[in-house]
Amino acid sequence: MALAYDPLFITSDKTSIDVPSTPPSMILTQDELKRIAAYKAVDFVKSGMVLGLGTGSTAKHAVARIGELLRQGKLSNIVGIPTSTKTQEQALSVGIPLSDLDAHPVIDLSIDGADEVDPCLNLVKGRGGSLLREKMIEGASKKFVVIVDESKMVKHIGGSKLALPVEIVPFCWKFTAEKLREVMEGYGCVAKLRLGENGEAFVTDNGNYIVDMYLEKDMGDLRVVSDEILRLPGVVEHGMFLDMASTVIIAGELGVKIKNKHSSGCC
Ligand SMILES: O=C(CO)[C@H](O)[C@H](O)COP(=O)(O)O
Repeated sequence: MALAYDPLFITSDKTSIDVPSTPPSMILTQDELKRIAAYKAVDFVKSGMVLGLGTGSTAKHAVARIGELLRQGKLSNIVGIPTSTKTQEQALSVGIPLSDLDAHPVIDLSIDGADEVDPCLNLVKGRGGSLLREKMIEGASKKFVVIVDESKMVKHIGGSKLALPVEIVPFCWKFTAEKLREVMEGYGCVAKLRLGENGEAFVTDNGNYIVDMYLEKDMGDLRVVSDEILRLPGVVEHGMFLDMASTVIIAGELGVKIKNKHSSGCC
C-alpha cells in the first residue's frame, strides 16, 4: 500500500520510518523537504529570543519564516545573530533585527542546516563556506536545532564522497594544505583548495581559504582527528561539529522525524 505524505506526521526518537513497498503518492522536491524541516524548527522560536541564524539553502527557509511571523505579529522582540554576510542580508531584507556575539554572548536557539549528520548527531558543516561563524554562534547557543532533508543522514561523517571542509589562513596555504593531507593520510585523503565561481580561491567571510578534504575511509575517533587538525598552525577551524546539536529535524518523504541528543543513545 502506498503511504501518502503527511508533513505533520512525526516519529519519535527511536521509531524508524518504514520504507513503503510502493512509492509514496506525493513526491516532494528536496527543497520542499528542506522547507518543511525549517518550518518545524521555527516552531521552537518564542518571542523575546536571541536567535542564531544559519546559512544555506535549508536555513534560508527558517530565516524567511521568522521574518514572516514577525511581520504577522506572531513573534516579537526577536534578535538575530547571522552566521554569514549572506544570511545577514537575507535577515535584514525580511525585517529581522540583528546583533552580534559581542552584544549577545549567550544565544537562546540556533537553527541551521548541515551537510552530514551521523547517528550520534555529529555533523559536517561548511560546504557553504560559513563554518567558522556557524561554529562560534552555534557553540554559544543553549539549543542548536539542525534542519535537514533525509539525504544528509549518514552512518559516519566525513566518509562520504563529499568533503570535510577546513578553513585555513591564506598565508602559504599550500604548506598548510600539505600538512593537512599528511595528518589525514591514513584515511586516503585528497586535499583540494576550494575555488569560487571565478576560478580563484574561494574566500570566506573572514578572509580565509577553505581546503576540502576528500576521504576514502571513515575517520576513527572523531575527537582525535579534530584535535590533530586544530593543532596545525595555519588551520582556523574545521567543519566537524561534534556533540553540538541538541536536536535534528529530518524531513523525508514519509514525514518529519525529530532526534534529540539525549535519546540518540550516544551521549
Ligand atoms: O554549513 C553550511 C554552510 O556553511 C550549511 O548549513 C550546509 O552546507 C548545508 O547547506 P544546505 O542547507 O544548503 O544543504
